[in-house]
Amino acid sequence: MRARHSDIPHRGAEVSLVLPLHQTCHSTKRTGIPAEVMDFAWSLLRRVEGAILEALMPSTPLELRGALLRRVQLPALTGHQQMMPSHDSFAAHADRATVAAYHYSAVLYLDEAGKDFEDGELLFMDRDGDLRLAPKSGQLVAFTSGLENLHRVVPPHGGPRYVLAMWFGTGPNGPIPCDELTSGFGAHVEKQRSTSEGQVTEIAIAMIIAMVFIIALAAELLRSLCTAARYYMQSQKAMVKVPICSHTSGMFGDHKQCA
Ligand SMILES: O=C(O)CCC(=O)C(=O)O
Ligand SMILES: [Fe+2]
Repeated sequence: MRARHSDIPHRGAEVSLVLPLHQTCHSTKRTGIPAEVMDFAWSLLRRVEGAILEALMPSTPLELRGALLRRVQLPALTGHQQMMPSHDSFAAHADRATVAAYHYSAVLYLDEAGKDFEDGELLFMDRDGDLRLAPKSGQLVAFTSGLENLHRVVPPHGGPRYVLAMWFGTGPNGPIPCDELTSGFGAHVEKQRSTSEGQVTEIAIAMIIAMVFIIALAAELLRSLCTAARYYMQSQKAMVKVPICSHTSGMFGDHKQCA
């Protein structure tokens, strides 16, 4: 695996090596991953789900919401598989803050600290101090994805570090659409994209409301102008000089005097 990927140029430290695995996305046609690999990955995910259920005992069933085989390597390389440099696990983060639908995180280590690479521990920044876990091949670390589990990866040196990261959710969210499940990162990008699409929608709605206001204002202005004009015309009418005559009767007879 290393030989195959070492000649692919990469940009940052983290590289996504496979496409996502998800119930509705579990198709070779969609991912291009051979069926037997998908089946193996799927059974592995089921076992991880079972381990989380046993160890953390969530009150509702779990649903896979993201899975990512990831290589972390320093110095950083460049390439199309590279994740965004700003989205690296070296920075302290909570997975649920990145993707709200992630409630449980699990990381399966595929190689060993001190043997395949140096450093590279998973570091939980707990309230009462840091908890530093050195990756061991075949070890699974599972934790709730909220801010209670703020964590980061200590940059590894001397060799790539491989992990299978998985995220599960509980509750009424329902499955994330396959398109949004490119990876944890992909889901994040999708979220950002839908946010900016949402912003475009908001701007469009604001513009429509503004236009309605402008039209209403123009109509009101027109109505006022018409009223003023009618008034003006009425007052013009009032200004028309009407001869006013006064009638007087006296000893010299009736007298009519007009102004
Ligand atoms: O690689 C690890 O040990 C943890 C990775 C991680 O924190 C993540 O993918 O969100
Ligand atoms: Fe994480």
